[in-house]
Amino acid sequence: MKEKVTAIVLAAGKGSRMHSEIQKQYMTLLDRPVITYALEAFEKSSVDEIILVVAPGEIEYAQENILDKYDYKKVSGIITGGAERYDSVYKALCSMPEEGYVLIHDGARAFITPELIEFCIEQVKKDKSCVMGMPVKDTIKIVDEDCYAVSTPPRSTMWQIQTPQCFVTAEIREAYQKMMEAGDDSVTDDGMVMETYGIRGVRMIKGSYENMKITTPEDMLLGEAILKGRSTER
Ligand SMILES: Nc1ccn([C@@H]2O[C@H](COP(=O)(O)OP(=O)(O)OP(=O)(O)O)[C@@H](O)[C@H]2O)c(=O)n1
Ligand SMILES: C[C@](O)(CO)[C@H](O)COP(=O)(O)O
Repeated sequence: MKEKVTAIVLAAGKGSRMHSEIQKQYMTLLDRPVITYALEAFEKSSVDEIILVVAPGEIEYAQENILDKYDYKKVSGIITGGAERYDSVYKALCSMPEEGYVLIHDGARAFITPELIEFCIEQVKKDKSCVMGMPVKDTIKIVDEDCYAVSTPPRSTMWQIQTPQCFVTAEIREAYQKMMEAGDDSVTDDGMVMETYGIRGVRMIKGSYENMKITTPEDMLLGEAILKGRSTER
């Protein structure tokens, strides 16, 4: 029997580093809202369902301006998130049946492609716990509070982390529950929850340097360039 694959698409952040009037997920990138790019990629992939997570008070806005306008057949639920990214993920995990696999994706990573999502699905079925990322290109330094370099870890051991982050639903939900019970507020990605509270190691899978997170204003310009490059490739 085919095991169900659900995508959680996160759009409940404040986007404070964007310094924009409307949250970055609803800003227009080329000709449509940022969040529609990730939703469209998942819609075109073989995931069975998509759960969209928006900020409290924004369900109606997202329903009218995103879901009703763009007709995503796979979006089976829209829920509100929490104060931190991990709260939003935990709420989404608790809202869905504990079956199959889950792909957790930042809605702000607008440049994910259906092909990369298929790769995630293949890999999670094999490895049961995998996180997309890319080897770092720059030298990374550990820095102290006075901005002095403390050490320079070997670059060959470091990857920058992206999403989707992909797991057996029951396993990541249990790991998240343990983290919540421990009151741990230090985690910055789902892989870290699995590494610290879960039952498996996390396998890294290669994404793409284009799969960046729209975070600050210049990312919108980079994003436009990525999208324009894609449309001329066709
Ligand atoms: N409480 C939160 C915080 C973040 N996110 C989502 O997690 C993803 C990654 O977060 P980030 O890009 O850092 O978004 P923000 O938290 O919105 O940005 P900032 O830190 O600049 O406020 C985004 O798609 C964001 O909407 C979420 O669903 N719930
Ligand atoms: C999950 C993530 O996108 C991996 O790079 C990142 O950690 C999210 O960062 P945030 O600042 O917590 O949204």
